[in-house]
Amino acid sequence: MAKHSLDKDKIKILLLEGVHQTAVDVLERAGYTNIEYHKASLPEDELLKSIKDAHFVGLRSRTQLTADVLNHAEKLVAIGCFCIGTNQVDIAAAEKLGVPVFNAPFSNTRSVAELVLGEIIMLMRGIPQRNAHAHRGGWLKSAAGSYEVRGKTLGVIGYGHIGTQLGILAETLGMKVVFFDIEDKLPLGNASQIHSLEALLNEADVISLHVPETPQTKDMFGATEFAQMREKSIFINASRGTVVDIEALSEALKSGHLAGAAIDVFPVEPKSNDDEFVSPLRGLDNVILTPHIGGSTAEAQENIGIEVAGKLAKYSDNGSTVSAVNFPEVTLPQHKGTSRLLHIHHNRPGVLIKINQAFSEKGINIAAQYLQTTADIGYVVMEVDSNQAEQALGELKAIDGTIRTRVLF
Ligand SMILES: NC(=O)C1=CN([C@@H]2O[C@H](COP(=O)(O)OP(=O)(O)OC[C@H]3O[C@@H](n4cnc5c(N)ncnc54)[C@H](O)[C@@H]3O)[C@@H](O)[C@H]2O)C=CC1
Ligand SMILES: O=C(O)CCC(=O)C(=O)O
Repeated sequence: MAKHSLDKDKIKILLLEGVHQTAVDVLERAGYTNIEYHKASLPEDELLKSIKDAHFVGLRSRTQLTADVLNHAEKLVAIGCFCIGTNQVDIAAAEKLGVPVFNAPFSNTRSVAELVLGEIIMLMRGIPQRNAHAHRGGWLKSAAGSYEVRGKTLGVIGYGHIGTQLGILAETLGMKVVFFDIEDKLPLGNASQIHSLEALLNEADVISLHVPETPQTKDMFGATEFAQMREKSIFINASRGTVVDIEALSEALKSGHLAGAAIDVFPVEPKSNDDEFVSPLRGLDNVILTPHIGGSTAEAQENIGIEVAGKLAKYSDNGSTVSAVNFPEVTLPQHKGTSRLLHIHHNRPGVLIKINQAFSEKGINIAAQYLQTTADIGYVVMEVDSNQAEQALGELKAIDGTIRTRVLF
């Protein structure tokens, strides 16, 4: 088991939002026993208290790690998002602090695609309003506004991991799949890319959004886009709430322009299951409302727990940053018989030269060296004889431009 400059039982891991037990198991198996586990997200004052002395933090989509919160996290080494989206973390601020952010880029992909597929069928049959009627003692037995999905056109916006899975599944039901993406994408199955959003909206019977939250996707869907959708078409959003102008969606549904919708994500979501859900979509029978559970299946959560906890343990034990979303990616072999020094610095010319000069002047032999950079930071990993590790660490700390350093014995 890897030995650290800090004993493993002193390394505090803060896990929030009920991440799956597999995460705890993976971390404990790796020797990390100082785990503070919370079933829900924490109110900001409690978060600030708990994160102050945490070395690692794991969260899902509810916890907001703003620059301010990160600045309180004096000992933070890495962040694990136990989900796909990383928009809840100020990843640029984390990078500047030398803190890598990891996620699970595809462990819940299938769960979201399956949910959306089911919703397409339900909405095409007008089931949500029939279900609501029956609950109120009504009986809406009628074929009006009820259609098979076979032969209908699905328009996917954001043809990434989820969008492509959904496209393949929809084709197995006989749907025609068209997609819009800012990148040129390889169409899977018989899908085809349409380069104009307006043309896609004019053509599709069902529109499903699968874009990330970025400055570009904020409010990308409003009154203009809803008006461009076909009369009596269906709208689904299981991406991020900020992508859609929810008032404009509500209007498009109330006017009857849209036949129905399924919405899993909202501009403002309740912080806990005890808080009230407030939305202009409440009370609309033809809308399926789900509480951000696109990725909430046993299979997905179990896999995410293993994947993200594994990445945190690996970064802690060996410095590997593979698949970090905001950090230079370094794949590292196991180090045997040497100590490994990790040095994160501002990406300015000459830092590596200064390190090598300092080591050479002090007679510290470098057995191996790895360097990767992004525009803002550089990440150097070096191996030295264990009897020179403390001295080498001191030299590294004194290098101008250093953000943080760590040693693994
Ligand atoms: N409801 C839920 O529980 C879940 C929601 N999500 C959300 O779904 C999003 C998509 O997930 P993945 O498919 O895994 O992401 P991905 O990164 O594989 O795919 C996103 C696609 O959107 C495209 N894109 C980006 N900006 C665009 C724009 N302005 N217009 C059109 N296309 C654009 C990208 O080029 C990419 O092809 C995540 O970022 C996350 O926010 C993910 C998992 C669960
Ligand atoms: O399961 C969660 O908490 C969030 C899922 C999600 O939205 C994501 O993976 O991006």
